[in-house]
Amino acid sequence: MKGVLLVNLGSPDSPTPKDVKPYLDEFLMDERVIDVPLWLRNIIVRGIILQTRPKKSAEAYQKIWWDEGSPLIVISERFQHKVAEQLDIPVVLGMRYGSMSIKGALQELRDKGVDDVLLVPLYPHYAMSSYETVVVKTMEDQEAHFPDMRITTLPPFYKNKDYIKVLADKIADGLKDFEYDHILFSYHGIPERHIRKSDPTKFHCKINDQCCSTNSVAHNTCYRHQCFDTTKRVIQELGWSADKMSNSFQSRLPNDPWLKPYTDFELERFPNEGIKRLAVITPAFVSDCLETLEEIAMEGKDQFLEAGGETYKHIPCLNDDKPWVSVMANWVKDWETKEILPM
Ligand SMILES: C=CC1=C(C)c2cc3[nH]c(cc4nc(cc5[nH]c(cc1n2)c(C)c5CCC(=O)O)C(CCC(=O)O)=C4C)c(C)c3C=C
Ligand SMILES: [Fe+2]
Ligand SMILES: [Fe+2]
Repeated sequence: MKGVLLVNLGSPDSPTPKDVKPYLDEFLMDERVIDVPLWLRNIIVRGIILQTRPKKSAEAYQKIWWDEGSPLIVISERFQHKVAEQLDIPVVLGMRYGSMSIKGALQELRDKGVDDVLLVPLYPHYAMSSYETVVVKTMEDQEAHFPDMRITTLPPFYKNKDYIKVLADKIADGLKDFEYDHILFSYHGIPERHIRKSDPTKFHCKINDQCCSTNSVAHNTCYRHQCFDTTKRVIQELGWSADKMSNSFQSRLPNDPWLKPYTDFELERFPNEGIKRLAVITPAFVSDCLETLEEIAMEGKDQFLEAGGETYKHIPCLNDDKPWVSVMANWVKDWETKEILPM
């Protein structure tokens, strides 16, 4: 019997340093997130980052936490239930980090009689720290605990036409009543090193002006290319002028070079360049979360206004919007009936 496993990143159990610390520990000790040898990761994560970050992160989580819990978890659950309503097969939800484990979700599927699973990492783009780690962890859990289960994985869907359409519609809808000078596509950042590591050719990704628009097999795993391509396709779909749109990358840790331009630098720069009315969209996330609700909708807004901006709007993620739910349900139906997966 077939079934679906949706996987998102996860959140701490509560917005307190006590619960944020073990969550960040699991997240940052992932070798695909802080990709250095274990001894060094221990020093960087446990000896440095976890000494101060849990308190700071907990304060940020407190600003966005809902009565029902973490927005990322609550929205993912709503999405799961709505997708399930459109299908005749079980749909379960797991998180890469934190309490709602992937193993527990696979067990839930097994208990419902499922032995043929469609794994859906809830990320439009490929990154070793997001998409890849979900796939690797799910395969490890499957091999160790559910060896008779078959798992098929949905590829990154950043260029799927139905996904692009719902994203473009969301932007058009969000900007109906908002006069803007510019739209910023702010994607979650990753260290530049991760781009090179994920390049199977080992020479294509130079992280310059040309590489991401020069055809290459490397783009199957190039987060930077996939982000730029999403923006390009959305602009084409909207039929709007590309002059008023640009890309940036948010949320970085210190020391390494991360993908540029950095969102916070752009927010400070824009008002000086005459951009006073700004809309920001965050397409690396399908559900709103700390990084969109706090970093972009709150901190980003303050930064832009303090730098001289006048009006600012964060367009929410696709969340549990009906058109997005239907797109996902249709992808599952294609897999169920024709073994076709979207690209
Ligand atoms: C697009 C998906 C994501 C990628 C790629 C990604 C890479 C990445 N993230 C960190 C460090 C942190 N990220 C944090 C929060 C966070 N990250 C994502 C998604 C991606 N991260 C989401 C959805 C969230 C929000 C989770 C929520 O509960 O709402 C955090 C925790 C918060 C904080 O302290 O700022 C950290 C830390 C690294 C190092 C990395 C790639 C190397
Ligand atoms: Fe992150
Ligand atoms: Fe590139």
